[in-house]
Amino acid sequence: MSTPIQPVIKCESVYKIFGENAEKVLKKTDGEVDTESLLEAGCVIGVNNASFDVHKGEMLVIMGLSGSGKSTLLRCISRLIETTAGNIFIDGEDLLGMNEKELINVRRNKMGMVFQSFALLPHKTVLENIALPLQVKGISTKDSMARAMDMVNLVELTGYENAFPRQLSGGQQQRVGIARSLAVEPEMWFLDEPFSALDPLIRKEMQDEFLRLQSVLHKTILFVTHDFDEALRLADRIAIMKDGVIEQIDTPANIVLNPATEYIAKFTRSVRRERVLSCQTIMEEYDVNTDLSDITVSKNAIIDTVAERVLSEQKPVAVLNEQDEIVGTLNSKIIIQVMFGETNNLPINNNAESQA
Ligand SMILES: Nc1ncnc2c1ncn2[C@@H]1O[C@H](COP(=O)(O)OP(=O)(O)OP(=O)(O)O)[C@@H](O)[C@H]1O
Repeated sequence: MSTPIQPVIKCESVYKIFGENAEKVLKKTDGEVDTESLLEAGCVIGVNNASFDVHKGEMLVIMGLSGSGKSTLLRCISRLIETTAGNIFIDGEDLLGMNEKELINVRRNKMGMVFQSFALLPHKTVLENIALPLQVKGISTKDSMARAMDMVNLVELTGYENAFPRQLSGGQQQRVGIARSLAVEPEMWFLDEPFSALDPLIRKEMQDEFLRLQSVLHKTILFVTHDFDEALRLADRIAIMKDGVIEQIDTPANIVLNPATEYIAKFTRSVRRERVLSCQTIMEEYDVNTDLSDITVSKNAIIDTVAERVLSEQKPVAVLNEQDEIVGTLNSKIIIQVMFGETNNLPINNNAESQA
């Protein structure tokens, strides 16, 4: 029997309730949090019974409207605030049981953080800002500056290393924030609305840049956003929060195809499915006797990028995996159904995305 892979982050029934009597009130309710009685006791719910795992190299996007508890959950996991109840494990270690020294160690060596506000020091240059966390770790000025320069190149800010934050655009400042958080080579990367202060075009550019970096770095990521489109673009899985509760946690495709609640369905209704679903989610089983077209598509390709090609073919198109083996087929009827039809008529491979 193979041993199960240990998650990098594990949350078990995490609660964060603000207010003086939080712990007492929570104990009384036996975990079944009732908003009204909490409010009566002068408490506010931040996070209500959150349980999930995040695996190595995975990007979990925490999405929800303002006040839904996203930042509070992220702060619990980085222990910037103390949880009221529950367990959090980082690489199998009990985060909530760590003393101050252990905590500083974990934060400095394992966690990188990026905030919406950029949080750069105005009197330090780009290079000095990026080198700072390395110097805090005790790395020499020479080595930290050399490493900072590598980071400048990584986020494509070469030539701006001696500029001051005020001389940079918002997007460039956030690149510095990203470079600084990556300088210490964190295993986990926590980003709280990193692109929210940027205008839409720059924001899209930064999302692309972020995906490029992740394709190289394979960090374990928690990314907070209130923007559902951003979540769909970036996430391996999305956790959608409402009033402190994770209403659904799943792949973008499964959320779009099978919203768990009416609240989530409201987000998914206007989503163009062909921009979210990949070929493997909707492909049909391959029958060796099928007369296939000469063109092929990759199982991970988004429908939108292959629709025209598949629609122009009379015969079914083979869907290939990374080894160029046929794993299914697509035909124009399915593509038309994705684009214009009802979701419940699709041959959906619900687990295809998570197995990828
Ligand atoms: N320090 C605090 N004291 C009391 N209540 C708080 C505190 N911090 C957050 N809250 C409350 O907890 C709930 C969740 O807040 P949180 O900031 O986590 O939401 P969010 O989803 O990140 O929102 P936003 O997108 O606006 O940042 C809200 O009702 C908020 O008012």
